[in-house]
Amino acid sequence: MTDQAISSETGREKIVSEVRASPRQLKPLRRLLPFLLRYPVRLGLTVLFLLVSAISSLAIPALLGGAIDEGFITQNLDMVGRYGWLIIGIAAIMAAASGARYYFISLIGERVVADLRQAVFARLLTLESRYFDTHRVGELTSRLNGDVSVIRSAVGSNLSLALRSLVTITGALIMMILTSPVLTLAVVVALPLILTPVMIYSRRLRGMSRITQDALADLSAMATEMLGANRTVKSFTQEAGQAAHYDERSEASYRAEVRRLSARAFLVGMVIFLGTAALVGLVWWGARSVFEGSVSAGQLAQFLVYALMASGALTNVSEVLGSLQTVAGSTERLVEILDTNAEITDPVHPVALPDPALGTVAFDRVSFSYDSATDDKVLDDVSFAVGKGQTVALVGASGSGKSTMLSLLQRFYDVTGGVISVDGVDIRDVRLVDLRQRFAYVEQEPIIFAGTIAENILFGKPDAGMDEVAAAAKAALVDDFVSDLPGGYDTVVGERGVMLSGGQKQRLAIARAILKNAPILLLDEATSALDARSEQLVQLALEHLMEGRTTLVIAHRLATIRDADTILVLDGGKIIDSGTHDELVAKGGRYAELAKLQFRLGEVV
Ligand SMILES: Nc1ncnc2c1ncn2[C@@H]1O[C@H](COP(=O)(O)OP(=O)(O)OP(=O)(O)O)[C@@H](O)[C@H]1O
Repeated sequence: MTDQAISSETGREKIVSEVRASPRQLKPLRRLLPFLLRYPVRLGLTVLFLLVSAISSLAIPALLGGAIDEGFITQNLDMVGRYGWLIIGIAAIMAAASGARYYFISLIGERVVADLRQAVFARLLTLESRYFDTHRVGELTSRLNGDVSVIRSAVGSNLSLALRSLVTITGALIMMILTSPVLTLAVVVALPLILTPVMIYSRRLRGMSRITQDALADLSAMATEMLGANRTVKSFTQEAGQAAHYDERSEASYRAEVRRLSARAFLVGMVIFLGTAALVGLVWWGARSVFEGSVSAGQLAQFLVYALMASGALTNVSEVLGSLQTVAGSTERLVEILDTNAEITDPVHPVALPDPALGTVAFDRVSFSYDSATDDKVLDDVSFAVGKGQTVALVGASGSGKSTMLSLLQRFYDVTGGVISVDGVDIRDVRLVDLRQRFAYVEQEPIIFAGTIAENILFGKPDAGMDEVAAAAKAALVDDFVSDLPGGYDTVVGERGVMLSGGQKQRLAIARAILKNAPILLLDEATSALDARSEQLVQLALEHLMEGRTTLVIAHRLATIRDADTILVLDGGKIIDSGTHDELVAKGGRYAELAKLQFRLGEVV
């Protein structure tokens, strides 16, 4: 078994034991209520049309009874005709009201789903890096799509059916009592005989839904991951292997779904059988009453139609109850996200950063560990200061904590000890937006979105005009290749910028940072070598970006470290040395060694 297969198995076992430990109730559904109550007018109209359609549908059997007793039995065709017209009129009202009810409840369903989806997405965007370290993106998008669709169908059609059925049951029962209290009593006595097994069985359905939804999310997470990495999959000739993994998970999801379906099918079958058996008993009992003369033929017919309506509605309710388990499962998965609060938030009393910006950064005895449980320090007692307009290069072996420093500065995580300040203010005292506006961040692997070139640059400052975009593109030497593209700035670059070369992507990311025009530049230089010309263009673009800005750079290029005002040498989360390139080389020691290895300086050092 491969690692992936193992992890998916343990994941599923965990889910199963979780369900066993606490049988899922319908409680999470309550959380949908506030979303529904936001639309009182639509809800009011739904209830109105619901009542009109239910009352008119309940009137029809009574008219039918009248037609039998006053028309059929007395052989009065005129009377049958009159009743017929009346029934048609009422049916027209019922039809119109049913249509309107369906429309309004579907409208509410769509609205609730849109609101829910938007709320979940907005919440996800506020959550910090730690959340995404422990949750798979594919699984989260599956909640956003799959679970939201489940709720959509539920709030639309199921809610409509449930409400209609409940009103029908109540109305039909009242009409049954009015028609024949004795026959109604017989039905009421028989009812628990039907309902008890149904209720016992529907309990077993609980929990099954969450398992199927989780299995589906697992599947979708894997698909997202593998499709996103399609080149890696092909290059490692893993198509068949990954397809087999997918099949395995898909089959598991299929089996979980079949188990749930079988259980539901059995439930529906049971309700139908018990209902029909009860009806036969009722007909027999009713026939006896007619022969005895205690009930008229018309009343019996009328009563039977009401009983049929009630039992049909009861079947609907059992179906809805069955699907409510699924909806509760999905709601719970979404509510889990809505209930997750960001740990890194704005301070209660935010302090304003100086304006105009100074562009200074200071780390004062900063310590940090990703895992608070193990207290495994990734940064340990790190102190340094960067003055306005200075360039500080961070150098150190892989895993020494360089990227972590840039993450901490942007408050993707919070320090576990010490203070980081920007322009003399502790970054935890500043609103997150204000803080992050002070940085232009160029990642090692630039993130390019699936939109156009212009949209990608505009990400740095969405309200910028096209002239500003063009100026940033020019400074980042993006215009150099854009002019060759058929659509110019409107060229769509494909998902993650697949249509661009590595160097072009980097320049695009630099243009975005230039447009943002932030006082402090955070730069994680690419390690992958570009060809000489590309390298030169990227270097030139970077020089434009660094102009007049304080820069913290994780340096991989010789040119960068040579030009840096200070180099901080990191080892195992500590700063072990600092100085200029020449000073550090002259000293020999760790830096000289590192420089030899990392910057291919053998001949220089
Ligand atoms: N999100 C994370 N969760 C847990 N541990 C992490 C996380 N990111 C990094 N680490 C760990 O923290 C340590 C420092 O990582 P960091 O990425 O800061 O190093 P780096 O010096 O930037 O390395 P590189 O040059 O390879 O990018 C490493 O041991 C790494 O395994």
